[in-house]
Amino acid sequence: ADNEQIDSLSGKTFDFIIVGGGTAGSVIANRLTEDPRFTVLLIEAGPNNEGVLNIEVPAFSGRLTNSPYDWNFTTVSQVGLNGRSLPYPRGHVLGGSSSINGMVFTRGSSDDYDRWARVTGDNGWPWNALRPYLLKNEHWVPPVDGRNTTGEFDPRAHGLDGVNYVSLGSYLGSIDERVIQTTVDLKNEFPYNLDTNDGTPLGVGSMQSTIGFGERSSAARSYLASNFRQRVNLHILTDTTVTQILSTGLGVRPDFRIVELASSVTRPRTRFTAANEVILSAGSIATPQILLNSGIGDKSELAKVGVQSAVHLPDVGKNLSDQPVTSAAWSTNDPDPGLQAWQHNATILVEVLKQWNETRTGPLVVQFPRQETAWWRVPSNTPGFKDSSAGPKSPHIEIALGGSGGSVSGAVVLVSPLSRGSVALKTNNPFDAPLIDVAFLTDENDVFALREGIKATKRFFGGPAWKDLIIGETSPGANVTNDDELTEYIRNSAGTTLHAVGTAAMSARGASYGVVDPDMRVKGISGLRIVDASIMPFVISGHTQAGVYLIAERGADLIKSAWV
Ligand SMILES: Cc1cc2nc3c(=O)[nH]c(=O)nc-3n(C[C@H](O)[C@H](O)[C@H](O)COP(=O)(O)OP(=O)(O)OC[C@H]3O[C@@H](n4cnc5c(N)ncnc54)[C@H](O)[C@@H]3O)c2cc1C
Repeated sequence: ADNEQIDSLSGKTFDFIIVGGGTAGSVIANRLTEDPRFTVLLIEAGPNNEGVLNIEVPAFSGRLTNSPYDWNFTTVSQVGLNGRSLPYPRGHVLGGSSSINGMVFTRGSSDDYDRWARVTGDNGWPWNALRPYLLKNEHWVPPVDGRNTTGEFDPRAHGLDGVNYVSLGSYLGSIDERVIQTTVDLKNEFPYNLDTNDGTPLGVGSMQSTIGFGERSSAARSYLASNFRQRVNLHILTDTTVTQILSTGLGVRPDFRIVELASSVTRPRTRFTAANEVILSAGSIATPQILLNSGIGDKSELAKVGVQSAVHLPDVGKNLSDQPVTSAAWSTNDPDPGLQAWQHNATILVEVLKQWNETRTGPLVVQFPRQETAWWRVPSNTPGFKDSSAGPKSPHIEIALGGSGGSVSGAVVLVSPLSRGSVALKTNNPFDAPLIDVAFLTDENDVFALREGIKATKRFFGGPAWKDLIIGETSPGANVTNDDELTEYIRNSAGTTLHAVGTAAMSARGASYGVVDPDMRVKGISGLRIVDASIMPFVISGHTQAGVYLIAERGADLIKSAWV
């Protein structure tokens, strides 16, 4: 059940305790409690997600950042961004970041997972081995506009009866036909790709999203739907922060199965012990933070903030990998705001919200209208460029194509970055925000890739299909004429796609680096596993939630098979 209280649970024992009721934590809670023999306590720092309109309405997702459902983090000053700091939202609510994210659903390329398998020496991670989990996760449903979607996706790439709804966007975007025409006109560089989620994303294909029947499908709304919450062996504590994990002192290896928690900084701390395992699913920022607060990390760095070392594991919080985004945009002679009109007109908003409430149709059922994305590689013969991708099927760059209300644009994302940042403790108070350094564009190769991505975007919108629509380039703009100026534009404009991974990375069993083994157990420790985005050794070449769902579905199977 949800909405349980610390006091009423005290004295109880649980087979498993899951820290963080986010994207991965919701999956683990669901799958473990399928077995009635297991009792599970799921602990989430944020509130319950139920009844929050801004979470349910896909088009309102922008209202969730800088809200009570967001941790409201900020990065440290970024040297690669001319000293700017970036807001760094993370979901602070049941469902975690899947409750506040942009719902874009991309799996990356098969190369991405095959590389994980290679670096971890584990035959459970290749793309082909993960297919059962892809099918268990996804419940593909039609978009609500009722159109015939033949030719917009490949059914063989999708799960038809999994847990989480995924669909194509609804309603024709204002630039949709011109994008498709460009895949014909410029087919060598930008070919049409029937389904960019089948492991081979390169080219231009339709965007797919975690939206079903006009509503956001978050991990909390799918894996923790009310029929699952009612299970008697599942206990959910919301509004409760885990402060550290402690060793039981039993066994030969450090045995971390005691979870310390509190409902707020001023409330007393309580402890629960897991009979089998603690599963850390607090995400790429909080998972390393909790490990460090527990004394699991680099011994000398912990000493500097007054945390006593329990296990010297120097890579905790290192290897942070995120995907920076810049853009190119043009003004057009079509001022029609199309589906976005409600954003600027309160009367229209009232109408479209009424429509959404009554029928789950209309402009509010999408975050983006039916829209296409280009996945692009810097050509292999480009002098001075080092291939940073997982392999030849993998993009370096995503160009998210958009247009409405007088402009067309490409959001240019570096999906295969080389720069690496970190998460570190600022103080030894677990309620203080950690130091987040995404270290964007500290590797020159990343700047190179983004420059080439902007040039590719210019070639895309330079195609014949755009001639009668585009008036002129608004960014980078006419005064950006050479590579140095383009570099400055990128450093001054780049933001984050919020795809942090890697801060508790997997490595091969016995490797001298990394944080978890390929079965997601923390190295050198018993009783503690990590299942969330932080274990990705390399970021997938796409938006990260689909990869997290695969990790969580596989993680649940590994845990079950270890304890039956
Ligand atoms: C604003 C935003 C937009 C995004 N857009 C997209 C997108 O469109 N497509 C996409 O694929 N990806 C997107 N992402 C990224 C994607 O959502 C994440 O990669 C993914 O959801 C991470 O899953 P996770 O399980 O690792 O962590 P999370 O889902 O973040 O879950 C971690 C959970 O742990 C909880 N927690 C943290 N600390 C504690 C503690 N001390 N005690 C108890 N609980 C704690 C958190 O409150 C949270 O609920 C976006 C992310 C954000 C923030």
